[in-house]
Parts: sequence; C-alpha cells; structure tokens
Amino acid sequence: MAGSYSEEVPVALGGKRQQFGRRFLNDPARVFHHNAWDNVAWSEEQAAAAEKKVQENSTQRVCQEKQVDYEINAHKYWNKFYKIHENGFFKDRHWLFTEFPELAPSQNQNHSKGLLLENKKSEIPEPRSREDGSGLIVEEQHKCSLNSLEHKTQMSPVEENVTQKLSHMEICADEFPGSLATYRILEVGCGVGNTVFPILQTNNDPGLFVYCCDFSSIAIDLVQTHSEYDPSRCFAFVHDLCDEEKSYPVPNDSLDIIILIFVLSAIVPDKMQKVINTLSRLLKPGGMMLLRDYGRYDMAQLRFKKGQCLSGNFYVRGDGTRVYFFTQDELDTLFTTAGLEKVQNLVDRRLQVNRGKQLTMYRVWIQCKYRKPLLSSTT
Ligand SMILES: C[S@@+](CC[C@H](N)C(=O)[O-])C[C@H]1O[C@@H](n2cnc3c(N)ncnc32)[C@H](O)[C@@H]1O
Repeated sequence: MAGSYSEEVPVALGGKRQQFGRRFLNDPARVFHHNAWDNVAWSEEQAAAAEKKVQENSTQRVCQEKQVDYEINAHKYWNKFYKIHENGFFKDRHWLFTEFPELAPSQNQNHSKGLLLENKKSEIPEPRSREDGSGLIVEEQHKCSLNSLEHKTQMSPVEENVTQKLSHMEICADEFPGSLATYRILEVGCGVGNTVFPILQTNNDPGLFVYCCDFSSIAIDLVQTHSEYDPSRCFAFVHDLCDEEKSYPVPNDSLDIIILIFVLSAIVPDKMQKVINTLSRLLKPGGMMLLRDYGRYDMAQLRFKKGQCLSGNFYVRGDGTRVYFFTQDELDTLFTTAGLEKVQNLVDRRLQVNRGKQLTMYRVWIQCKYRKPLLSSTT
C-alpha cells in the first residue's frame, strides 16, 4: 500500500538532497502539460484499486511444472530476450549519477593520474576523501601502506616472515583481474552494459576497475564486443547469481561498490537472501550495495493478467522472464540480514504521461543504498 511504505522522500525534500527530480503536479488539470511528474502522492482510492488489481491477477497461479521450467531455464529465457532485443532495452540512465554519485565519486577531485597503477610497489598515493564517508577506508589503507613501507626499511626475523607471507598474499591477490585497482565496482545482472559503459565513460579515476556479470552469455558477448569494452578497465563474465558452487573472480572484502539495477527482481524470492549474503561478503568494510528495482504496485505489476502469477508479487512475462515487486521493508530485511546498514531506502513514485494518447502511468521504483560496517560480521 502506498501508505504502508516508510516514506523518506519528504525528508529528502526537506532540505538535504532532492531525490528523483523536481517537477511536482500541484494542479491536476496540468497533468498533460509534461511527460512526467515526480514524487506523486497516491490517494487512498488509488492504492485500494491497485491492491484489488493485484489480488485479481494473483488468484490463478502458474502450474508447478512451468514454474520449474522458468527456474531451471531462466538464463535461456534471458538469452532469448537479448537475441531479440540486443542492446535496445533498458537504456534510460539519465538518473544514474544523480542518484548514485558513488559510481563516479572522484570526478571533482584532483587525482594524480595513474599514480597507484604505475607505481604500486614503490610509491604511496595521497589518501582520498569521499563525500559518503567511505574515504575513511582509503585513509586506513594509506596508513597500512605507509606502515608496510616502514617495515621494509628495518625488519626483524619475525617481521621478515610476516612480510614474506604478505608478499605471497600480494602475488595471489595480483592474480585476479583488476587487482591493482583502487576503486572496484561490480555490477551484477549487467545485461548489455547500459550502466557499465556510462560508468567507464564518466568515472575517469585511473584506479577504477569495473566488473560486470550476467547469466545470459548473449548479454555478456554484447558487452565484450562493445566498441568501448576495455579489458584494462573492465572484466565482463558469465555468472549465475544463484549458483552457490561458483565463486566470483574477486576475493572477499575487495569491492567498493556492488550495483543491482532491476536484477534482484528477476530472481526467485526464496533465493534472494543467499544472493545478497554472498554479495555482501565481497564488499570491503565501508563498501556499498546500490539497488534500484521495481516497487509494489508499479504499473508493470498492475498490468499482469490472471495466470501469470508465480507466487505473491512474483510474475512471469510473456517471454518467460520473471519479475518481483518489492516493498521497502522487504529490501531492508534482505540487506540488514546480510549484515549491511541502511544509508538510503527510498520509494520513487513517478507519474509518466503519454500526452499523445492522453494516458497516465504510475511507476513505483525503490532505491536503496546499504553499507557494510567497518567492523563487520556478515553472514
Ligand atoms: C531487467 S534486466 C536488467 C539488466 C541491467 N541491469 C540493466 O539495467 O540494463 C535483468 C538482468 O538480470 C539478469 N539476471 C537475471 N537473473 C540472473 C541470475 N540469476 N544471475 C545473473 N544474472 C541474472 C538477466 O539476464 C538480465 O540481464
């Protein structure tokens, strides 16, 4: 229900940072004057009508045999999707850096270009500070690096032993792609790279490395053959988020940011928690998980017909791909159970307007940022 969300948008409007744009529909008569209105309040009647539609379209569930097929062949349905649409879908990313400035945190800061990458073993870069406070970690790393330099000048036998062990660890660490990077971002369920390529274009931090994965090999092929795919800055790989046997190509505690954009909703609800737990382990202490996904009663949910419902708020589209519609509380539980702390959990209610056809479409998206504590005990 619209009213059951713990609304944080008004807080954001109250002076800190404006979320999701500034065009408000104060006069309903002006609805067709623009293509979209931000932070639209839902009336009680509208919320009740949405609830009724969901009850109606959820009465008849997809049979068990088909449900199993959608689960075990999920990657095949997405492969089919990308075979048909290639990179023609999910392109609208105008909100990416305004909503997630963490994806390009250093754009206004003075970096000495490539310092760490070029001189990793001999020089120590200046610590950076970040708006979101995660600069603290970088400063800690800086201190550690300085300490290890001091160790190199006068070492006891015990220290030498430790140093040998450390340098062995360094060699192991060097074996993963992007191991020399200072800012590591992983996008899971990246599709054809509609987020990855804007990040690579916009974030010119020489220490940046972007990992991205999807279980659709066709999508990953499209990323890898993209003209802007640069293996020295990016590593795209096929990976099923639900496959617990398969590990990620990065160590635990190594990522600054993990992005999930309209991907958690594509996963069967009873596997979501394990996915978030696993991803959470990959984050550095202080690292953040960023999510944008479908919210409960989004227009797309209300449009489903009877017979497309798999389980509560989980549906299958005509092409065999699946989608879940979240509440803020559900997402909060998923992230906090994985040991992360809430930084942001907002609902974005937008009214999109087709002025030609005089149609109104109520969109509901949820946006979350959750941070791994500096002293963490992740599951
Ligand atoms: C709605 S699309 C979003 C794609 C991309 N994040 C974007 O915004 O353009 C969902 C993506 O999640 C991927 N996906 C779904 N389930 C997955 C899983 N279990 N493991 C990895 N990727 C998955 C699909 O292949 C698809 O590319």
